[in-house]
Amino acid sequence: MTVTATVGEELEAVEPAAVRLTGVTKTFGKGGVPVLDGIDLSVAPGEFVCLLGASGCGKSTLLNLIAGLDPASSGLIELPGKGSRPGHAALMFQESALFPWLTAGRNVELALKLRGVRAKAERREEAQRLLGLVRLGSAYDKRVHELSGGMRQRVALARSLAQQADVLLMDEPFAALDAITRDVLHEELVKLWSETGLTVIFVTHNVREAARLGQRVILLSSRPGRIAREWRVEIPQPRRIEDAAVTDLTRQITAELHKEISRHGN
Ligand SMILES: Nc1ncnc2c1ncn2[C@@H]1O[C@H](COP(=O)(O)OP(=O)(O)OP(=O)(O)O)[C@@H](O)[C@H]1O
Repeated sequence: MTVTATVGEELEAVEPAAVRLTGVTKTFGKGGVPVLDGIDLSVAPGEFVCLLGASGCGKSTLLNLIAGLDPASSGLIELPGKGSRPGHAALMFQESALFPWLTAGRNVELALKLRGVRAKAERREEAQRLLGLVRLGSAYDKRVHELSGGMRQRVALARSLAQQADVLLMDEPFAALDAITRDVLHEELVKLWSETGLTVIFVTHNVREAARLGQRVILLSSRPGRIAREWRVEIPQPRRIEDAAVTDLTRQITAELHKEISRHGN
């Protein structure tokens, strides 16, 4: 196993990127303390990046900026996309945010409709295929209340995939699930990522989850949020959450996280 930690490493502007942030700052309200300050981050196409940091350090804010839900106060956010088409991101949250009056299949179909898939039969077939990808092939006609928390997150993932976004932004998507369901979803997400070449930015509080999933783990400092440290993780996938190398990396990252938290008196 090789884990290399880099601090303040120069980013090569020429490298292809699915997302590129240059000097991004975010301040809420006038004269407030910046939540994010001078974020430079380049995420390569097909990369899986985990974003960690203390509560309130600005992780969700950063995802919202990349998703275009909120404007940056200064700096540049680029999603180059493919060819002449501009890039876009899909965002998935801790809560599945499915429409409860629609079935699982119809929730996915709606995203396809918004993407511009006109033919109803095509939408149905594609929604069925996407639900199959997240191992919910038989749940097409199930209503949201009939689905477990893990199943709802799978539908939400299928709905995100339906958007054919260049980048999948995941904001603590498995935080509300029990450990065993989370473990299964980790395995499935990594499988899906390696099969599809998705670019993923995954926010979590859970250091072990970051060490289990990420090719790169980024630690944000608090007040203001800056990139404090990053680890390139070369532990081969599929990893298991209890692997010695994952445990070892978890320990290293946790020590740094504690330093960050005590530095900011949280
Ligand atoms: N719309 C907003 N208006 C004002 N302040 C905001 C707004 N959104 C976020 N903040 C503030 O920005 C800071 C960062 O919030 P954010 O939710 O991004 O942190 P986080 O790292 O995702 O936290 P957590 O891990 O607890 O989810 C917090 O102090 C929060 O109160």
